[in-house]
Amino acid sequence: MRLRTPAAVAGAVLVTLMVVLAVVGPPIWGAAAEKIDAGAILQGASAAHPLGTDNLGRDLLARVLVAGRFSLLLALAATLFGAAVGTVLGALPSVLPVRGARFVTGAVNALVAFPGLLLAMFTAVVTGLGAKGAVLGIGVAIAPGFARFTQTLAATVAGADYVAAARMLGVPRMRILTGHVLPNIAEPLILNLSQALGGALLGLAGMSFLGLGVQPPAFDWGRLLFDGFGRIYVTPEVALGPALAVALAGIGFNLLGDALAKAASRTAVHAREAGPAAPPDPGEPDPKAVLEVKDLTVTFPGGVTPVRGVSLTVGPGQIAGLVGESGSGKSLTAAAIGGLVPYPGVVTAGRLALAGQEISEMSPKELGTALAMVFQDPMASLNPALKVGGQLAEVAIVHQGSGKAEAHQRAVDRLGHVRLPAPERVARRHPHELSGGMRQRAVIAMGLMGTPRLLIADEPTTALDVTVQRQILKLLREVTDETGAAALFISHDIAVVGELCDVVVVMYAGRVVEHLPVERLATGAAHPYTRALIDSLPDMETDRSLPLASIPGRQPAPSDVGDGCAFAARCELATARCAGERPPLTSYGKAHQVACWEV
Ligand SMILES: Nc1ncnc2c1ncn2[C@@H]1O[C@H](COP(=O)(O)OP(=O)(O)OP(=O)(O)O)[C@@H](O)[C@H]1O
Repeated sequence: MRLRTPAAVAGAVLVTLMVVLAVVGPPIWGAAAEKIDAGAILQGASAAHPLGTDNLGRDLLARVLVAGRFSLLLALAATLFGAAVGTVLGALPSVLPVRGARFVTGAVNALVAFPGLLLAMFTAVVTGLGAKGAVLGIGVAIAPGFARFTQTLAATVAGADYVAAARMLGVPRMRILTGHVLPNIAEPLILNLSQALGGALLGLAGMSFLGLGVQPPAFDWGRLLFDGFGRIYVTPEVALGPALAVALAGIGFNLLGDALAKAASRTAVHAREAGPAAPPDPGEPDPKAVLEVKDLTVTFPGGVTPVRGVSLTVGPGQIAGLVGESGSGKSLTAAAIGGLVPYPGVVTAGRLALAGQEISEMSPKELGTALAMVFQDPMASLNPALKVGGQLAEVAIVHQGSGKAEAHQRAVDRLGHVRLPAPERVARRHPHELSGGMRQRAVIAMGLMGTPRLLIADEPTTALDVTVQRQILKLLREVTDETGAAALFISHDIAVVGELCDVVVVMYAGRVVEHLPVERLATGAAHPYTRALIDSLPDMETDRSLPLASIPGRQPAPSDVGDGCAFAARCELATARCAGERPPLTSYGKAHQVACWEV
């Protein structure tokens, strides 16, 4: 988290001061704040009373300093009350039946549209004037905002694959809410509390100022402001103290909350996107293997194991193509390498190492600098609200601690490096102003803000048209040649893999069934599944009037894979042994391995 911006520091300092004041204020100045002095009634500022005195001659500076504790406690109570009510209201639609959910959502929308101060005043009048009424009033005014925020957050999580999986497995709604949704939105909700606290403080002061809040003899900053207001034209300093205290505390909590929220969202984004850096170091212990994966397994609850004992090695400058039909476990293999397997997936591996270092022992920052990921949809990888140059620069600022100007310069340089014309201009554009191919180049440039050791490209050209696809593939090759980075290229298109990659790893139902050098792909592929994939490709002699060839049958779902060869049911060569006993991946010539009993 980057919390060293001037605004964040100012917020932290102000909040610390307020907390210290709340702790030490009453014991130190309590007596002075209550001391009645008939000889010093309604005075203006003087050396003895810097903020003047009130109608009983009590020192106003001491009263402002003492009122801090009560003001902050009331604000805290109002915020917690509002947040609790709001979170429950916001989460309810996820567990209620459709009609109930609609009703609650409608009610929240109506309350959000209702002016907060009116809501607070109404509640305070109904519940009784005084501190309790003011706290309930401000709490009720805060709650709709929290409810809306919770709903929005819950909606983003509700679309996640792990929530869908839990639903499919029949997990009760309440358990989904408490086990899957709330834990994943807790962080932003808690961060929002700090900002809400600032708002509550101002709101409570407003209530007291309107005479609806704290009643004498109790006093908070709002009450002092209310008392001082009548004298503002004669001795303005009597209102100045409480006004300044409210303003500083409100600003402090807002600045701190804002900084915390920004820092948290930044960490979250980078944990997901993964980034660049770490130049290739010739002195590495094992320069031959940039990526080593041994016995990688990904399991989900309910006996779903989409990745089963995958092993592969990729060397520097090498592009390994991971190919297989949809659902064979390619993306989850990549996700496991990047530490992105969604909860509740469990990843186990004999070895999962990047540039000789176990990935599980790498910090998110280390992994982010050694690994770059390029996904199918470049628009989803780029924040539509930010300019391209700013997004790239942010990677350098966060991961390498670069200054703003330096990071921006590097962003422009990287955009030029991926052959984007006029990179200065591209940097100033938003993602929607670029074409699909340009966006994918920008995403690759983002991965190159440092010098990554491994580039994972998951179907990076599927969303692009054919000519642009070729350009992006060419760029990937250039990038790995120039930087020495290894690449894992994921595709369901064996023709593209054959064109781009150095080695081909064929996956079927979560397992590697063949691992071979690309030169052998066209004529030397041995596994019946690899051969079937190649045979299903159209060539110049294919009769275009006939439907395209496809492999008959379907790949088994991750939960239905039996003991034998998963491809047996679709294989022309299958024997009884294939159905009952799984063939291990064994050597089949130089750098070539196959898992088949019949080759
Ligand atoms: N979060 C999850 N929970 C449960 N099962 C999952 C989850 N994510 C993926 N799977 C299952 O894992 C299997 C492999 O998925 P994966 O996305 O790795 O396949 P893929 O080979 O990349 O396919 P595609 O080319 O369609 O992306 C699929 O059958 C999918 O249903």
